[in-house]
Amino acid sequence: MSLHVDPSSLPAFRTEGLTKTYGEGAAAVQALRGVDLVVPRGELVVLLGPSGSGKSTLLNILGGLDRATSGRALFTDHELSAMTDRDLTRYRRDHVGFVFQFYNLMPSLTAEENVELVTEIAHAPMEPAEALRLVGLGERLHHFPAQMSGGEQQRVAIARAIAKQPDVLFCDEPTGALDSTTGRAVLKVLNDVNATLGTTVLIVTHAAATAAMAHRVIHFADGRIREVVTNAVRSTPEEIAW
Ligand SMILES: Nc1ncnc2c1ncn2[C@@H]1O[C@H](COP(=O)(O)OP(=O)(O)OP(=O)(O)O)[C@@H](O)[C@H]1O
Repeated sequence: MSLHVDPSSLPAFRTEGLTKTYGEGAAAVQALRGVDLVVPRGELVVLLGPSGSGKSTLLNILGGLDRATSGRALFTDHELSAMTDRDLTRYRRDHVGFVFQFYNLMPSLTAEENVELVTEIAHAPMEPAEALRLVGLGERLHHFPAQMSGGEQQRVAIARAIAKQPDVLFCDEPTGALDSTTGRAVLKVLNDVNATLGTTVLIVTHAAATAAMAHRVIHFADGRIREVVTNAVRSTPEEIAW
């Protein structure tokens, strides 16, 4: 009998007793107080919770941008908590895409060139033009960020994140700077990426209505998971209002 486990059958993420404390002594802040979590591969997961409840901290640890204080965090069969800095860098480069509230595009580069910045160092990237086509910007390859709306700039940022074909896409407040119509267009792109590419997508948001389009909703409070809800029926991004 083989004890070998096929990594593709494992969840994207598991955490056990994950804690994070920033600072020391009287100034210490306990951002995570024991998080046990499973994120199945291929799901679109929304994390909700009050400001300061630890959502971004969890996202940063799962994304390899920060380290836990104690407990375990695994990406498939790789233990992030045991990786060297060099391994974490490789993990971020090969497996992870990030989308933040502010798009962090280079203003002096076109949409296509902004995506190229990432594909030049990626392992098996898609063509920048193909990534931009997937987010509905196939006609805007040669436009500069200043010539695009906030929602379009965020879609360039998503194209940049998905062009390296990551297993996981982490989105921290991706619609935070957008009005509801534009935000909905961005959510549709994230939903399409999940559905067509099979990318596991984790979204941290204050826009609670976003939860309706998730496979799974994780409610955070005070550094812990308060509740996990799986949606038997998911709304389409077009049905979401906030
Ligand atoms: N680098 C840091 N140094 C010190 N404290 C930090 C740091 N990052 C986060 N914290 C603190 O950890 C706690 C959790 O922060 P975190 O950003 O994870 O919460 P959040 O739920 O994402 O909040 P928000 O919704 O406002 O983004 C907060 O009390 C925050 O002030």
